[in-house]
Amino acid sequence: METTILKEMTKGGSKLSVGGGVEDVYGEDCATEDQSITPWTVSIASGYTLLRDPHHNKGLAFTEKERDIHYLRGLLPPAVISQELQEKKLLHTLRQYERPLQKYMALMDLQERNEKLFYKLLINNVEELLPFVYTPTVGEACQKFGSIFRHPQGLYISLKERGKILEVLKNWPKRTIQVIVVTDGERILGLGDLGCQGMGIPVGKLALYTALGGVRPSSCLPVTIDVGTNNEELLKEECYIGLRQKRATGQEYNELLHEFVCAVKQNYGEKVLIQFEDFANHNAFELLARYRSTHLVFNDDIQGTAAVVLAGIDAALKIVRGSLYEHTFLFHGAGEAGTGIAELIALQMSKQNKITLEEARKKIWLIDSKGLVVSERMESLQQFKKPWAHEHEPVKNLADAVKEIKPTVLIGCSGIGKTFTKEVIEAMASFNKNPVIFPLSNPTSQSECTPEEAYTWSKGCAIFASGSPFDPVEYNGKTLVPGQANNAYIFPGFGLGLVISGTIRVHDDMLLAASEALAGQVTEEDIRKGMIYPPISKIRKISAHIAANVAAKAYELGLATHLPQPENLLKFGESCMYSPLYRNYR
Ligand SMILES: O=C([O-])CC(=O)C(=O)O
Ligand SMILES: [Mg+2]
Repeated sequence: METTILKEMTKGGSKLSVGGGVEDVYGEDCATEDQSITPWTVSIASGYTLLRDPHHNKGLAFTEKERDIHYLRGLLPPAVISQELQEKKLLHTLRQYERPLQKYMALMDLQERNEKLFYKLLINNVEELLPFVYTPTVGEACQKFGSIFRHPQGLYISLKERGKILEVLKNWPKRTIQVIVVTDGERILGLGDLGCQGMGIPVGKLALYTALGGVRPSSCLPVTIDVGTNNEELLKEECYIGLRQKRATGQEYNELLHEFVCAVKQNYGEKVLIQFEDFANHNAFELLARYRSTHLVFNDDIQGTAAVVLAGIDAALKIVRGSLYEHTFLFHGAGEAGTGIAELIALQMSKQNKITLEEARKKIWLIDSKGLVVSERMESLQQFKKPWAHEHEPVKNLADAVKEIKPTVLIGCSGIGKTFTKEVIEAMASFNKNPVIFPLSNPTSQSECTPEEAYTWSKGCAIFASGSPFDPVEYNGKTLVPGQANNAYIFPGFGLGLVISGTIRVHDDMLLAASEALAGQVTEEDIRKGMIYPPISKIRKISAHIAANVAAKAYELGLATHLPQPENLLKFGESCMYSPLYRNYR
C-alpha cells in the first residue's frame, strides 16, 4: 500500500504529457508545479504516509474519492472541507495567539504538516503574516531556537562533516535544487552570533522565495554551516543545538566553505543560486569576492539590501527632487549593508552622470564605530572601507557628522538601535525640507529610530523607511505610512529571474535592473501618500516584474543559458510561479 502510485491532475483534465518552457526551467520534477502546463505528477505516498507528507497532504480537504483511492478511510474524520475554509480557520486560530513567537511556531508546524496550505495562507495574508515568519519574529525564534526546536528543517553542515559534504547533500530528499540560502550564523540580523541557531534565517528567507517570488518549495534548500560560536551564553546553554566550540577561522573555515561551494556545484550544477545570508562582515565580503566569478552567488545583505534601498531612494527623489548625484548620503554603519548600498548608489550615479566611480563616491560618507571614515584612518581601515575614506577632519560621532556633512539622506545600518536621536533628526530637518531617513537595522529592537520619532522630531517632514515593519503613525491628524526597506522586496524576484533564465553569474547591472523594476512599481498614488515602496500585498506582481527585468539583463549580458529567450519574460516569469492551490489526485 505504501508504494501505491499516486497521480495528481488538475480540475481541467487528465493530460498525461508535459510540455512548455517550465519543464526546461524546472528540470526533471517540474511537473509537480504549474497546473496549467504540467497537470500531473507521480508520488509514492498513500494512506498514512500521504497524510504525513507535507508536500501532498491536504488534511480534511481530501475528497471522498481520494479517501477511497488512497487508503485514507478512517484516518480522517468524516467532514470534507475546502482549502478556503481551512485557511479561514487557521487565520482565526493564529489571531488568537498573543505572542509573535506562538504564531511563528504555529506557522512552522503548518509548513511541516501541509505545505500548500501554509503558502496559501501566507500569500493571501502577506502583510499580516510576514512579520511572523520573517523579521522581526524570526530573530526571536533564532535566539530561542534550542528550546522551541521540534523538527529539523534544512541541512546542517558542521565541522564534523568535513570531507563528506557531497554525501551530506545527497542525504537531502530532493535532487533538483535551484536556490540555497546559507548562513554561518555569525551575524544574525542585528542580533550578533547565534551559531547554529541561525537556521531560522535560511528557512525564513526560503519561505519568502516561495511565497513572495514563486520559486517552488521543493527546489529550495536552507543550509546552516556550523563552525562553532563565540556566543558564550549559547555555549553554556543546555539546549544549544550546535557544536559546542569556539568558531573555527582562517584556513579551517575557508576550507569548509570551499568544500561546500564546490560540492553544491558538483551536485546541483552551475545554475543553482547560493545566497549568503547573515555572515559577519569579513567573511561576507571575502566569500562574495572569491566566488562571484566562478559560481552563481549572491549576498543578500550586501547586494539585496543595496537594490532595495536604491529603489526607495529613486522613489523618494520624486518627492525631494534632484538627481542622485545632487544628493549627499551619510551612512551610520560601514559593514555589508552600508558599503553595499553605497557602492550601488555610486555605480548608478556614475552611469547616470557619466563620471567615474571615484567621483561618485565623494557624495557618500560612512561612519563606523570609530567615527567618520576619513583618509587619515586609511592605514587601519578594512579593505572594503578604504574606497570611502575621503579627505576630512576626523569626526567622532553621528550628530557631529550630520552637522558637518549636511546629508540629504541618512541611512542606518550599524545593527545598533536608537542611534538616530532627537538631536540627529532635528539637525537633518534643519537643513532639509524633507530629510530622507532610513533606519535599516533589524529586528525592530535594533532599529535606529521608530517612525514616530522620525516624524515627530522632523515635524512630519521625514521621508521614512525602516528595515523592520512598523505600524502607520498618526501625526497632526494625518496618517503617515512608513515604508519597509527590507531586502524581502528584492531577493525573491531576483532569484526567480535567475532561475527562469538559467543564469550562471550575478552581475551588478542585474542589481540595478532589479532596483529599477521595484522603483517602477511605485505608483503616483503611493507617492502622493508619501510611500516610497509599493504595498507588500502586491509582492507577487512586483517579484514578477523584478524577475523579468533581471532575466532580460542576464540575456543582454550573455549570462542566461535557457535559450531561446522567451518573447515575454514577464508572462513567462508569472507562468513559472508556484501555485499553493491543492491539486486533485487520482
Ligand atoms: O532579514 C532581514 O530582515 C533583512 C536582512 O537581511 C538582515 O537584516 O540581515
Ligand atoms: Mg540578512
